Amino acid sequence: MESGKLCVSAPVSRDRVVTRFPKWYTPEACLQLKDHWHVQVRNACQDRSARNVGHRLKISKVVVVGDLHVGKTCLINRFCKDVFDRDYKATIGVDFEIERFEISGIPYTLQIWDTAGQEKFKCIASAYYRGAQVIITVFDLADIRTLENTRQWLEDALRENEPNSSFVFLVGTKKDLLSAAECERTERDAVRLAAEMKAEFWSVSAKTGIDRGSTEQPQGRGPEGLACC
Ligand SMILES: Nc1nc2c(ncn2[C@@H]2O[C@H](COP(=O)(O)OP(=O)(O)OP(=O)(O)O)[C@@H](O)[C@H]2O)c(=O)[nH]1
Repeated sequence: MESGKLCVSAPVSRDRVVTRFPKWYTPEACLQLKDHWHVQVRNACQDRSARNVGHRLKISKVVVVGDLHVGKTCLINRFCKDVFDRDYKATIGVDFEIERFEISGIPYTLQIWDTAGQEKFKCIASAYYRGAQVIITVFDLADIRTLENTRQWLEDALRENEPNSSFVFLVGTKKDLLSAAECERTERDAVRLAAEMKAEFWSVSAKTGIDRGSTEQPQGRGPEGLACC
């Protein structure tokens, strides 16, 4: 069979067609402004003919790590299914979701690995860290100890990958549980840690979601336009 003649993939849903990027939380941590975007991605975005070689960019592996109960599964469920479940069901080992996008005309697939935070599953989960283009370290904004622990989670995930091969995100969850003042204090600590980690920081609530269309949030107050939370 001739390649290129058969279109097997379903169309990307409308809310997964990205033509506009979210505003950054801090310019220092903003991926779009970095000089070192992966060269393949940068070239593909600049070169319209790259649309025909989109298959080479097809899958990015994302691993989501962090302490137990911080909200990793809920974050992924909000992102992928736009739902929130208040009942806690511990992840056993790992789980994964596939999400298809079109970004500036380029087809793009995310393979999102949800890992267990419980110590007893750590060796199962860590077997899936290898080959991660994106590492998302998650903490609970209402439990500051989980922020400190993200250092160790990141170190473990980076150890399984080539140096400088992964984009790193630091995500604080459960924003709905904090007052504005408490949230601001924790976010300040998180921004400092994100700078150390060379990570992009987001502060979110999987429970409430966000006002997707809002442009009212001043910089540093929330992830406007983040497709998930
Ligand atoms: N209020 C609030 N609760 C949340 C939020 N996100 C998660 N939760 C709750 O926190 C608990 C843990 O959420 P999970 O997503 O299962 O946590 P996890 O990090 O995947 O846990 P493990 O699988 O054990 O690693 C659940 O009871 C959720 O309902 C949030 O944004 N706001």
